[in-house]
Amino acid sequence: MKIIADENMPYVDALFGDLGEIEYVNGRTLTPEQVSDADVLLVRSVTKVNAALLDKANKLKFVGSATIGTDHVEVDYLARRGIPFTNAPGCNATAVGEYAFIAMLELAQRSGESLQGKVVGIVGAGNTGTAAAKCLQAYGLQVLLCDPVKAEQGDKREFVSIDTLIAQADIISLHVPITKDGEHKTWYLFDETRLNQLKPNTWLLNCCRGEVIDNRALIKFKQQRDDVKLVLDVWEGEPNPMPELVALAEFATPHIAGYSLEGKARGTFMLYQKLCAVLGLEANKSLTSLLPIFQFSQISAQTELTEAQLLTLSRLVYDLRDDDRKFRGCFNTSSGFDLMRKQHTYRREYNAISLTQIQSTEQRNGINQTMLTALGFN
Ligand SMILES: NC(=O)C1=CN([C@@H]2O[C@H](COP(=O)(O)OP(=O)(O)OC[C@H]3O[C@@H](n4cnc5c(N)ncnc54)[C@H](O)[C@@H]3O)[C@@H](O)[C@H]2O)C=CC1
Ligand SMILES: O=C(O)C(=O)[C@H](O)COP(=O)(O)O
Repeated sequence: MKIIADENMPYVDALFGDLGEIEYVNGRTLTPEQVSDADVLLVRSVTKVNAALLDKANKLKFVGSATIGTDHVEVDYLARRGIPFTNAPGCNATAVGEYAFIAMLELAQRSGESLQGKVVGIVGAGNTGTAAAKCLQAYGLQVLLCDPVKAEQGDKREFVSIDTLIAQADIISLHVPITKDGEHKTWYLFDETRLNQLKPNTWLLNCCRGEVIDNRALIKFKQQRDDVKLVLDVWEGEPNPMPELVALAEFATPHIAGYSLEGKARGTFMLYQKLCAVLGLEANKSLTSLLPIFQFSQISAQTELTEAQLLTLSRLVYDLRDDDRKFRGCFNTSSGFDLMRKQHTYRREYNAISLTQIQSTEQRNGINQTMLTALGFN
């Protein structure tokens, strides 16, 4: 069996090595010829999976995308051809949630403010939005959720309209899929009009898809509104973001909000499980055995933590400042954006750290073990 896999998908050898011969490809430049004799195709978000790519792939039995988003895949086309397809919903939700939370801690420290007391609006209350909300609520913040689709589906959580969210939130974090049609389409959800409605000093984070914000309008807006702070992980025109916009963002990264080792491993593992099911085989490999040991896996804290100390702890699993610095140095070079993504193999999730021995001899109203466990630490 011939398995074609994106070269940036980790753990493919370990999980798929027994199932067939693996050929690694550059997902962005993949051609119909390269996939013409494939039995299995494993992609990431940069590969357009459509008739143009697959019409000659007559042996294809399975397509898997180790992503939450499916905007790069023509699912109807695969269904018409009877080719089983799976994505990996939820695989990187914790990573995106923690990215957003850590970015907010970083912004708070950089602006000399406390994150405590802020109201955070989450647009899109699915896997990643809910994971971000979980961290924020664990930290005691008020969270407003906007998700008209979930509301219509009968989700029992409390939702607000996008206008209410914009009017009330100090921080807005975007977690929607990119959709171009329908009542709730998200393409340019934040256009010039919406941007102009942002309250003074709003922090705006985009960890979903670049086109959810009109990037040109955002440049114009930000040039007049220095009070607004931006954290941008996704961009219109990837892998070539607009340099003016990168310069205007407080933190800028190359679409890696979901790139914890745990999230990547979960993504590949979900495809492995699904392919085994399609082939009628037992999925007998284990996910945890894939992950390397983390050098800070055991930490003892002697007192409750301050917000600054929580940020120090967070930087052990993910130092956003490093990625921001690297990104500014490489995004404008040929392949810089993609190379940084390819080499991104160092980030962990909070649950990689076991925190022990928090001994509160006095009540300091700081960050205690209960809060840290709710944030995701072991
Ligand atoms: N930067 C990165 O590395 C990553 C980016 N993503 C992107 O984030 C998107 C969201 O991921 P998940 O949360 O896992 O997807 P999800 O499908 O679990 O949740 C998306 C939510 O957005 C809601 N929604 C749709 N239209 C909306 C609108 N107009 N207003 C408010 N809510 C709306 C949906 O009802 C759904 O609940 C993905 O589709 C993908 O494009 C996902 C993972 C990693
Ligand atoms: O899951 C998604 O959707 C994403 O955006 C991915 O995290 C993006 O990662 P790649 O698939 O491009 O590696």
